[in-house]
Amino acid sequence: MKIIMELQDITKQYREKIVLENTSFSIYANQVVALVGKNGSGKSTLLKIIGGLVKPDSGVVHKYIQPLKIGYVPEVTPSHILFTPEEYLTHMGNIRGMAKGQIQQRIDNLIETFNLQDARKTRIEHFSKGMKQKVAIMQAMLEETDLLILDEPLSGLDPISQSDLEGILLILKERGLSVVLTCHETKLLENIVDRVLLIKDHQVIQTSSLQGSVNKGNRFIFAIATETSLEELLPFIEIQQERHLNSGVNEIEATVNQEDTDKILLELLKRGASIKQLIPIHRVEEGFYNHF
Ligand SMILES: Nc1ncnc2c1ncn2[C@@H]1O[C@H](COP(=O)(O)OP(=O)(O)OP(=O)(O)O)[C@@H](O)[C@H]1O
Repeated sequence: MKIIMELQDITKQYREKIVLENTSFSIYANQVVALVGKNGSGKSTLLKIIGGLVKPDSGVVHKYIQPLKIGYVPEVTPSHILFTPEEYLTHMGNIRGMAKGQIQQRIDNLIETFNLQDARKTRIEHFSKGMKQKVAIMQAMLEETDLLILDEPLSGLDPISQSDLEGILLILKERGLSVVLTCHETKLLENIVDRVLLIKDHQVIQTSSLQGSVNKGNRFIFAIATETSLEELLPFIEIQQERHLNSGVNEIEATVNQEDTDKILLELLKRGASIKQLIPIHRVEEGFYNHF
């Protein structure tokens, strides 16, 4: 799986209030990631750090695509816009310095994808909340986008608009986009979310995939630094995912029985690996739904 962004040892605080403390995780191409956590846990702050709108106090954000084109949609969408979507998006394209032909082509594409053909000539101020949300996302995607960041995209939408938007996000994902979003209406996103990241106690905790299979054992991420090939190093466990990070660390995701983890760690040490971190991947039921 292709990694597009790695956040390493991120810390962020506002005055004395610590929001994120020394936390690390990665974002992969073509995945929809849901960021969950209690109110005030730091979801919006983390989205802004991913989007480059807020700088962490310490830690590094590595981008693995250059340039990584990011579209950011804030939680509050402007509502009293006197323009039609076409006029509004044209202005936005001009402000960004896009070429005229490119703007028109992109607007036509977006209006079709977001199914707003019938509202093309209607002023945005007369739109429903769901339609305004669509315009906000279209605005963020006016230029080619690799990673779309959405802060509470379903918030305040009626069930029909929510499932409409969910369908559009699924289409965007099928076209290769990566999405990171926050949401409270978690059940609604079951169809599209690949991975859930939970913010708890200033840390980002990885949980297993929503659509993934039920695990026999417990899944762990072993973060190790080693010169030896991983197959050679770990012939005795089945590696589900393997990631090579800029920091020189290899992350291995594997399902192992809890009681075997000490044995595996010992074997790794014996084979000369330096273990940087062992991260349990919480099951969906524990890590996701129970936090609401
Ligand atoms: N610009 C800021 N200045 C000071 N404190 C801030 C700022 N932005 C956020 N905070 C504080 O940081 C903490 C995390 O805020 P954040 O908005 O990231 O949380 P959240 O998980 O998105 O919350 P919610 O679910 O309520 O939207 C909160 O205590 C918030 O009050």
